[in-house]
Amino acid sequence: MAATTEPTVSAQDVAASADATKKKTKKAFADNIKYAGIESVMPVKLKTSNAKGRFIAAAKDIPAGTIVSIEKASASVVRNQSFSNICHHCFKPAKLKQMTRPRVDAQGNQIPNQVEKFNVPTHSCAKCKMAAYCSEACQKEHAAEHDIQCPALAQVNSLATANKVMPENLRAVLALIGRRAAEKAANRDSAPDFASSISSVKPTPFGCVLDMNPNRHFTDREKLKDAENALKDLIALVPEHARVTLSEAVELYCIFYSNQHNISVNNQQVLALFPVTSLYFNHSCIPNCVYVGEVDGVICVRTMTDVPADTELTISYVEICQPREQRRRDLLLTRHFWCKCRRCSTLLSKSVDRFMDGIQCTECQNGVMIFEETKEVQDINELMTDVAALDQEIQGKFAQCESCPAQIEVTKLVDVLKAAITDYGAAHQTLQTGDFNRGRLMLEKFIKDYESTHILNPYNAYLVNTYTTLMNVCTQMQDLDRAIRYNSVVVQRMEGIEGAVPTNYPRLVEYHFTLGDMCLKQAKKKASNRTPLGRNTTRKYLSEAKSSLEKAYEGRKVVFGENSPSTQAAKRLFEESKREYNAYTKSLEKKKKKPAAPAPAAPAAQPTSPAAAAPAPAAAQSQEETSASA
Ligand SMILES: C[S@@+](CC[C@H](N)C(=O)[O-])C[C@H]1O[C@@H](n2cnc3c(N)ncnc32)[C@H](O)[C@@H]1O
Repeated sequence: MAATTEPTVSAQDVAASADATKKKTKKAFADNIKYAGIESVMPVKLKTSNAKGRFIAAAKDIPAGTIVSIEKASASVVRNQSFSNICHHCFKPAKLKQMTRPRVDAQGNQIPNQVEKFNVPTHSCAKCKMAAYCSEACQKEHAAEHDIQCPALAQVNSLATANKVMPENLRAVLALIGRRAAEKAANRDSAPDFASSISSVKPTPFGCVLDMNPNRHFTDREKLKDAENALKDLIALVPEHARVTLSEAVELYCIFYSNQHNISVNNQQVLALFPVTSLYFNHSCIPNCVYVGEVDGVICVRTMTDVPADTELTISYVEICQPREQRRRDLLLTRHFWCKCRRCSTLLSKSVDRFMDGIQCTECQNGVMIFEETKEVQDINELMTDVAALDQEIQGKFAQCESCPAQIEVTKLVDVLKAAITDYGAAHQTLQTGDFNRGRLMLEKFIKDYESTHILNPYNAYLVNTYTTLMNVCTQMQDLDRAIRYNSVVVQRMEGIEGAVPTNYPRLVEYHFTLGDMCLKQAKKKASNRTPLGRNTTRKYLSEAKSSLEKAYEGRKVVFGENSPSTQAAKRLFEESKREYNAYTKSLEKKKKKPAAPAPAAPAAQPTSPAAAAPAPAAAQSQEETSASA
C-alpha cells in the first residue's frame, strides 16, 4: 500500500476528484485486464465507458437464474448481535456450552450462594476470548488472519465506545489487516482467481480492495476524526510486522464503510467487502441481477430475468419499491451518487415511476398528475439546501393530468403529498410504540382517506407500503384472514404495472411465499367446516396456496438456485398444497357423486330443517369468498 501522508479531508480533495476522472478511466481499462479471468468462467464480459466507469455485460443471451459471478469476501465481520453465536470463519452456527458464574447485584457485588447460567462457544480463541468458531478445523484455518487481529480485538469495544465509532467498522479494518498479512505470508498474487463453483472460490485478494473508491471526501469530517483517534490506538496493538500506517488504516476504514455489503448467512447478518462485485456491478432501479449470501462469506450474483447478449448486468443498491426521489435520496446518502439508471433517466411522464409517486387527477379521477423535475443533485448538502429552494421554485407552476386537460398548481400537489407522508409517518410511529391495534386502525384509515377517495393512485408507493405494513401487523396479531387479504393486494400491486418490479424480485417472491403459506394454514384450519360456505373458503384458500407457492418455488429457484434450503422448503410446501388441493377437491366430488339416500315413502317423509337447507346469508358468503382473493 502506497499511502504515506496523514489523512486530511479538505476542499482540495473535492477539487482534485474532477482532475482524477481521466486517470480513473485509464485505471479502469487497466483493471479490466486484471479482472479478465472472470470472462473464462462466467458468461460475461468486462467493459468500461466514460459515463459508467467499469461495468459488466452479458457475453451471450443469459436465461434467468444463471450465476454470473461468485465471489468470496476479501474481509467479513460478524455483526455485533451474532458475535458469539456464529463461526467467525465460515459463519455457520457455533456450538455453545452452558457455564455458570456467581450472580452480581446492580453495584457489581457478588450475591452469596447465587449463580447464573450463560452460554459460551465450545470453540473460541483462548487468548482474546472474542473469536468464536464452529469447529477446531475452522479455528485452525482462520489462525493466520486471526493471530494478527487477536491482541487488538479484545480492545475494540472499549475503543469504539470511547471514540463513538461502530465496533464493526474497527473490526473490519482489523480483518483487512489480517487478510493482508496472511496473503503476504503465503506469497499470494494480487490478481483474483475466479472459480465457477462456490466450494472452490478463494477470497478476493487484498490488492483488489485497494482498487475500490474510499469516497473519503463524502465521510463526515467529525466522524472521520473520531475514527482516526480510535484507529491510532487500534493499530498500535497489531503485531509490528503486520502493522499499517494510520493513513492506510483510515483508507481501509473508508473503503469498507462506503463499499460494504450486508449479507444474510444462515439468517445471521454479516458485513463483507466484495471488490469484484463492487467494481463491476453498477446500480439500476430496474435491475436484472440479484446477489445472495451463501455459506463461507461467498455471494453469488444471479440473473433475475432473461438477459439478452451485450446488456449491462446490474444489481440494486437500494429498495426499488419507493418513489424515484426517495431512491435517489437514499443512493446519494449511502452511496454518494445521483442515480442515472435507465428508469431514473426516463421522463417521469413516460416512466412507471409516475404511478409510484402518483396523485390522482381531481377532475377525471383516472390519470395521474405529473410535475416533471429534472434537476440533478450532486451531493447531499445540495439536496438539503434544495428542500428550501424547491418551495420557491414550484411557485406558480402547474402539474398536468396525463389523461385529461386538467391542471393543478404544483404547490397544491406538494401539499397533498406532504399530508399523506405526515399521516403515513404518524401511523408507523404508533406501531413503533407497540400499539398494534391503534396503528392498524390508523393504517386502515390512511387507505380510506387516500385510496377510497381517489387522492392517491392505487400504485402509489405509500399506499402499497401501507398494505405491506398492514399485512405484517395482521400476521403478528394472528389475524390471518386479513393478513391474506392485504398480502394479496401487495402482490397484485407489485405485479400490476409492467416495468416497476422485475420478475423474480426477491421481495415479491417472498410475498408469494408468505401468501401461499398463510392460505395453506388457514385452509387446513377451515377444512373441518363442511358447510357450503366453509367448503368454498377452504377450496379458495387451497387454490390460492397452490398458485402462490408455485410462484414462490419458481422465484426462489431463480434467486437462490434449485438446491438452496429455502428453495427446497418452498418446493415441499408447494407439493403439500397440491396434495391438499387434490385430496380436498376429490373429497368434494365424492360427496357430490354419493347416491342420494333412498327416498322414504312420501307420506312418512320428515321435513328437513329449514335452517340446514337454507343457503348461507349472502353477506357472510361474499365476505368469506373474497377473503382469499381480495
Ligand atoms: C460500486 S461502484 C461501481 C463501479 C464503477 N462503475 C466504477 O468503475 O468505479 C459505484 C459507482 O458507480 C457509479 N454508478 C453505479 N451505478 C450508477 C447509477 N445507476 N447511476 C450513476 N452512477 C452509478 C457511481 O459513480 C458510483 O459511485
